[in-house]
Amino acid sequence: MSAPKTLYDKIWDAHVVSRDEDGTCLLYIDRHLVHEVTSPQAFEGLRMTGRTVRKPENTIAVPDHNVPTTTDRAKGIENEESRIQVDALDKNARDFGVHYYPVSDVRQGIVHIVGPEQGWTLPGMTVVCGDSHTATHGAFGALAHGIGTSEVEHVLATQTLIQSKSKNMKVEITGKLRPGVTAKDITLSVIGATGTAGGTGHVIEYCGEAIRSLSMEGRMTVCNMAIEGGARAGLIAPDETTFNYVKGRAHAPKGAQWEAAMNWWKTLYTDEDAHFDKVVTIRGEDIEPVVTWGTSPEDVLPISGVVPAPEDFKGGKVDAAKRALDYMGLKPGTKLDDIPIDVVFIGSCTNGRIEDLRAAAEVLKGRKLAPGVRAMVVPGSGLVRAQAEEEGLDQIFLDAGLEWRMAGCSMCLAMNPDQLAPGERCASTSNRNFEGRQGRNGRTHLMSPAMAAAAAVTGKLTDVRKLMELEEA
Ligand SMILES: CC(C)[C@H](C(=O)O)[C@@H](O)C(=O)O
Ligand code: SF4
Repeated sequence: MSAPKTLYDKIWDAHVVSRDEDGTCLLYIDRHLVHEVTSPQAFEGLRMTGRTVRKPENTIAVPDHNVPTTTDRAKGIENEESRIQVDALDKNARDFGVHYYPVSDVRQGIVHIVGPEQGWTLPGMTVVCGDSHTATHGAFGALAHGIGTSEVEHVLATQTLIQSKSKNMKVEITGKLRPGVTAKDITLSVIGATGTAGGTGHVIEYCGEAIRSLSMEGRMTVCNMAIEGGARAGLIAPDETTFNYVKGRAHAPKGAQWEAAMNWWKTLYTDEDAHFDKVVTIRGEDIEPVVTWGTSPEDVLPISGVVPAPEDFKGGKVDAAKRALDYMGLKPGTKLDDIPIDVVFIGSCTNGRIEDLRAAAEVLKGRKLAPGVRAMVVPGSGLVRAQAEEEGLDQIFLDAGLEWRMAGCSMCLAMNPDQLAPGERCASTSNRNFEGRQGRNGRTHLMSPAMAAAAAVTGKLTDVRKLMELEEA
């Protein structure tokens, strides 16, 4: 009998084309997702050397980072650098004949939302993109990670990637989640426990009852932030939830091909006794709705807590905490739910899917945006937007006083017109709270869509369980 394997081992082994003596491998890549920021030089490299895209049928391009999210965006992009990148993607996608969803196409959206939505992302695949949050696709039991622009060129030209294998890490979330606790709270709490370097050198497999109970969308939220925990990628073994999500999607296999695919997908789990180099276990019942207070995703605490003091930390982290508190304009000991906010952003590849918008709408229904707060809801794709409108969610947001936008990365990062003004403080459903991430000198607090919606109503960081009178608040 062969040695027991982890899910990561199985996907890896199935994609090795060749192996060097030092263990470096050439991996076959099933899907290559491309956006406007990290691809122009890669396509240019092909053009200059007279090469073509090896598998245009497995290459999917969509503009997302730089596109405006106002309804008049067809008028064009004002920022020159952004316009050049989006125009380059348009030309490259057409010249090289890859699948392409321009802003005029209802299927356009954030690349990590479009891939799964269109059935490009499937269990057991290798999926790469010149973007760190490619980890999102690991929710399907696909080995998915970000690559640099020179690697984008390599994958375009050869459909392969030179890689060294990472170690195996298991993150188990046992039991059930309490009311008001979501996938975002899981993934932030894991980073709070392990730190942003906790996963360095590893591929994380998330497992346990609380993970199994999540929808595909929740699983994508969890895997999306694997990279913020330092991991190369995050994975969740596929199961009925996965197969039901995938079935019938535009580019999912059909008929006999579906049957063949299912036979392989059903083998995609970690064998009993397989070895993990690192194991972290968290009780689902212990997870609370959380918010970040600092400038790193690991600066996270339950909403019932207070802003920490630098002395609460050890070693080099003392200075980091001082700087973070200074940047965030926060005093130690302040109750987290006393922190007022100026802006609310609901969207991004972490939380821009339909279930996220439903969760926010549930909180906002019949309520109003707090005076003086501006808030926007940005669906992750045109199809998410259409679905939300069919369900009347847009009307709930508009009635409450929030803006209802077109699909894109938007205020997740300051590469398009949706930005914080200096000093503004934002309750955000995105994944990074670095200095200036949402605009120069802007301040970001990361949280779930329900928590961001609660903050929109009260004008301060808020325990959604109290607002919604959920038990255990
Ligand atoms: C612009 C892009 C390269 C970047 C990434 O790799 O993640 C962005 O998507 C982000 O979230 O910071
Ligand atoms: S939504 Fe944010 S995290 Fe996701 S790809 Fe866009 S910029 Fe990166």
